[in-house]
Amino acid sequence: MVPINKIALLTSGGDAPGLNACIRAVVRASIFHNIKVVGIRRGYEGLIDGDFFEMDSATVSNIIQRGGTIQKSSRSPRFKTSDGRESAYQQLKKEGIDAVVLIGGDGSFAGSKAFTSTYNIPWIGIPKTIDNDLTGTDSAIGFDTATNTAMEAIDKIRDTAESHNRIFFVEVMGRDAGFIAYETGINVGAEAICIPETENDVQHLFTVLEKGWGRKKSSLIVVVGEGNEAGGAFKISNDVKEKFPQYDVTVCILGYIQRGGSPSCSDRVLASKLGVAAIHALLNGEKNIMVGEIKGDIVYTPLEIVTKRYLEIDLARIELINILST
Ligand SMILES: Nc1ncnc2c1ncn2[C@@H]1O[C@H](COP(=O)(O)OP(=O)(O)O)[C@@H](O)[C@H]1O
Ligand SMILES: O=P(O)(O)OC[C@H]1O[C@](O)(COP(=O)(O)O)[C@@H](O)[C@@H]1O
Ligand SMILES: [Mg+2]
Repeated sequence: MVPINKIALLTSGGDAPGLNACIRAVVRASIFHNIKVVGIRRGYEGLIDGDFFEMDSATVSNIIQRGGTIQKSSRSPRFKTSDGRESAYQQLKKEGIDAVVLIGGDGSFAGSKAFTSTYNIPWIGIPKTIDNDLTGTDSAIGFDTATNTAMEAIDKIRDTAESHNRIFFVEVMGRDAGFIAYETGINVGAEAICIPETENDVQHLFTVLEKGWGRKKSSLIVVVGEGNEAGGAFKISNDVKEKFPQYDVTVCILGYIQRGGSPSCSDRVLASKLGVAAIHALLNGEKNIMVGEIKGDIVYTPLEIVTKRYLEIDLARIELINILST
C-alpha cells in the first residue's frame, strides 16, 4: 500500500449545514495521524484551477458551529468534461497529493466516479446534502438541520395561518426527492404533503378539501416538495383556488434558508464521525469508497455503486400520513 502523507480536501455541490464540522474532523484526524492536508477552494472549480491552501489545526478552530463552508463550494460544468478532469489530475500530481477526500452529494460522487475510473488517486467520499438523496447512508450531513429549519419556519407560518383561517402551501427544497417534504410534513403536523415520488397526492388533497376541512380546523398546511410531479406550490395553490374559490389560499417558498444556519446536534455529530471515518478508511487501505452511517454503524460503499436515491413510498408511510392527517 502507498503510504498516505498528504491529502486534498474539498466541498462540492450545494452547501449544507455541517460542512465546517466535517472539514474540522477531517483536518484534525489527519493531523492526529501525521497526514498533511491541502484544502481546495470552490469545489471542483478550484481543483481544476489549482486553488489550494495549507490547512492546520488553527484553520479549523471555532468552525464546528458555523453554517456554510470555509472552503467554499461550486457547481462545475468543467469537471463534467474529460479535459476538466485531466486538469484536475495534473493539479493533484503537481501538489504531490496521495489521496482526495471529497464532501459532496450525488452529483459530486458521479464526478468522483468519472475521475477514479480514469485516474489512480485514492478517493474517499463523505455524504452531504440537505436533500438526503444518496444511497450508502441513513442520513447525509445537513439533512437534519434543514428539516429542523423548515419545521421552525412552518411553526411560525402556522400561527398566522391559524389567525387568518388560511390554507398555506409551503414549498420546501429537495430538488426531485421528497425526504425534506416528508419529514417536515410529519414534524409540523401538515394536513397534506405533495412529494415528487407519489402521483396522486393532489387528488388526495382535493378529497381532504371536499370533506370540508374548515368545519374542523381553522388552518391547513400543505407541505410541497420542490420538483413535485404535479407542479410546485404556486401551481397547486392555483388549482386549489380554481376548484375551491371560497378558501383563502396563500403560498410561501422557504428556499435557501434551509441551506444555511448553524448545524444541529445530529449533524455536528454525524459530520465529526464521518470526517474521522474517512481518514481511518484511508489508513486501512480503502480507496474509491464513500463512508456513511447505517443504523449507527460506519459503512463503506464503493463509489461505483453510490447513487441517487428517492423516498421509498410503502404502505406504512402512506398510512402514517393518512392517520396523522385524519
Ligand atoms: N456525471 C458527472 N460527471 C462528472 N462530474 C459530474 C457529474 N455530475 C456532477 N458532476 C460534478 O459534480 C458537481 C456537483 O454536483 P451537483 O449535482 O451540483 O451537487 P451535489 O454533489 O451536491 O449533488 C457538478 O457541478 C459537476 O462538476
Ligand atoms: O444552489 P442551486 O444551484 O440553486 O441549487 C438548488 C438545489 O440545491 C439544493 O438545495 C441542494 O442540492 P445538492 O445537495 O444536490 O447540492 C436542492 O435542494 C435544490 O434543488
Ligand atoms: Mg444532489
